[in-house]
Amino acid sequence: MLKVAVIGAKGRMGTYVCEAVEGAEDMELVARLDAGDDLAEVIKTAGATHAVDFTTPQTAEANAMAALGAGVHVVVGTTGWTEEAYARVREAAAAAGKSVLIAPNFAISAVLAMKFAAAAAPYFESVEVIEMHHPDKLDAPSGTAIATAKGIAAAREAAGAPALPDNTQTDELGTRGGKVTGVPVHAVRLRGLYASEEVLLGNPGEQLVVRTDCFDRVSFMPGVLLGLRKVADYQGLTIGLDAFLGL
Ligand SMILES: NC(=O)C1=CN([C@@H]2O[C@H](COP(=O)(O)OP(=O)(O)OC[C@H]3O[C@@H](n4cnc5c(N)ncnc54)[C@H](O)[C@@H]3O)[C@@H](O)[C@H]2O)C=CC1
Ligand SMILES: O=C(O)C1=N[C@H](C(=O)O)C[C@H](O)C1
Repeated sequence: MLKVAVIGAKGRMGTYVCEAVEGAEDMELVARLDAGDDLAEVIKTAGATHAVDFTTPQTAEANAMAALGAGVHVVVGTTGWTEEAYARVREAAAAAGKSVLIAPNFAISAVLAMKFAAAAAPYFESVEVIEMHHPDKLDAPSGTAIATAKGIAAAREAAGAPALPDNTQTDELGTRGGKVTGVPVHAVRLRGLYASEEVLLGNPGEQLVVRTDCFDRVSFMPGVLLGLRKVADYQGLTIGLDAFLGL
């Protein structure tokens, strides 16, 4: 039986995660944590084996460190990570002998969209990413869009694809998007949306669109539960759910 502590339990995602863990036959929800709680103390006292973090880009690293310090495996959905923060968590996980999964997106449609976009990217001259989210989101671009752009850039580099064509001479307002590893990323914040992403891939006379839409937070729950079930099987830090899906 996995004994799970949920960090950010009062939040939009945390509420769903608590419900999903409570509904899983092989899991027990042993702690609901939120801002102001002594994470390490509560996690230890509750006898947790695993912690899940859905909080804020400003707090996720410290929370993961506290959970590792309390001796549990950690699954993180919070976005806004830097390469330096990944490196610090990788080191801390190794020192603690525990495993950490940090996944920018737990929805199968989004994980596959990232894979499909990377597979297609070397075959097209142009690629741009448009992510579209609810306006209460704290970070831009989304963690998914950053991971998508990195995957596209890595695939193009491995295939020896040339730089993306762009003859823009002036862009004082930054309307050509932010460049993530050279790939333009555009962030839309619109009331009524939840979480969508489009990858536009263009060649002379043709276009491919890879699109994922999450309409409800329930879409992330199978991935979160899978992450909890598998995280201990993967030593150290894993980034992205794709490894756990055999992709
Ligand atoms: N990986 C994925 O599939 C997904 C990731 N996310 C990410 O999850 C994060 C949370 O998103 P939402 O639930 O929409 O945000 P939210 O704002 O609804 O919830 C965040 C919760 O964290 C709590 N919190 C803040 N600081 C804390 C601390 N130091 N310790 C413990 N709790 C603390 C807040 O009080 C709040 O209850 C965001 O970074 C978002 O991008 C969201 C959806 C899916
Ligand atoms: O904040 C959100 O809501 C979401 N955040 C994640 C991200 O930044 O990619 C995943 C999903 O898009 C929902």
